[in-house]
Amino acid sequence: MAALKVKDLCKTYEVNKRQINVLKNVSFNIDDGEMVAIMGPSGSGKSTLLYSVSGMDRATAGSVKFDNEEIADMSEKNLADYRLVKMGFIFQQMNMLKNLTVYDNIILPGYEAGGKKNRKIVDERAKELMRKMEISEIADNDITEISGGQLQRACICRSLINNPGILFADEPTGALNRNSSEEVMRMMIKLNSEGMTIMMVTHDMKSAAKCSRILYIVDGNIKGELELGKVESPKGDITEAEMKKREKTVNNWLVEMGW
Ligand SMILES: Nc1ncnc2c1ncn2[C@@H]1O[C@H](COP(=O)(O)OP(=O)(O)OP(=O)(O)O)[C@@H](O)[C@H]1O
Repeated sequence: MAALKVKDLCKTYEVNKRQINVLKNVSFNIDDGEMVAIMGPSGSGKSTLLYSVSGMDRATAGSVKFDNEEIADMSEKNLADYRLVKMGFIFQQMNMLKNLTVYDNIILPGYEAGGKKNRKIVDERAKELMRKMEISEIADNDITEISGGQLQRACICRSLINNPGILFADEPTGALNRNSSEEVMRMMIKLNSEGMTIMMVTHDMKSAAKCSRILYIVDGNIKGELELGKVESPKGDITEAEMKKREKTVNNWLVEMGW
């Protein structure tokens, strides 16, 4: 079943009284449990698409339905409440609060959404997520005292604290070194194997090769898509042989796309 249905999405910016059409009637679906990468040249509209689809920014025209609810029609307040509990976000620049511990950063959106009554549930969920993301031992660290990979895994925990139905990620490995990127992608595969739906913008071919499908955007339109099939791996690991095969397929396709 399609978790996300995007139809004829347009986004126009006005700069110096000039209209710039960044998204031009983009349509696609993402099914429940898919992990979809958005790739394309710089400036092609990838981040704009992610922000318009997730309601972080308003589209100019078109429809975005998540679980059959139209996001475009929601008021600002309803959309903000909806996003807080239904959607998780992770970014390249990790925006954690510097004066709080890792744990406190993770629970914050949970407390915000659940009020005082549900704090015990939020605490339990935070602990479970930290175990899953393999960062339990750094719960009490200040966020300046952990590695980039650990910080991004903490951001994943925070994004999932309200048990959202979809995770949006804007270049989640963009600021990380190779090892930390691998760590973060292993966690994404783990989550996706458990059923989390993920839409992720990436420039990284290796990260995209771990997704179930890739959409390639050029100049505000989807130029092509590649179905790779899901990596089913509860621990998030993937054999070297399978990875090589997937990367070769992606590489050949990207050349075709003009990457
Ligand atoms: N707030 C804005 N106002 C005006 N133009 C914008 C705005 N945000 C983005 N753009 C323009 O929209 C186009 C697409 O930008 P976007 O960031 O979506 O591209 P991208 O594919 O994510 O690029 P990159 O890979 O470099 O991050 C660019 O030409 C950009 O300059």
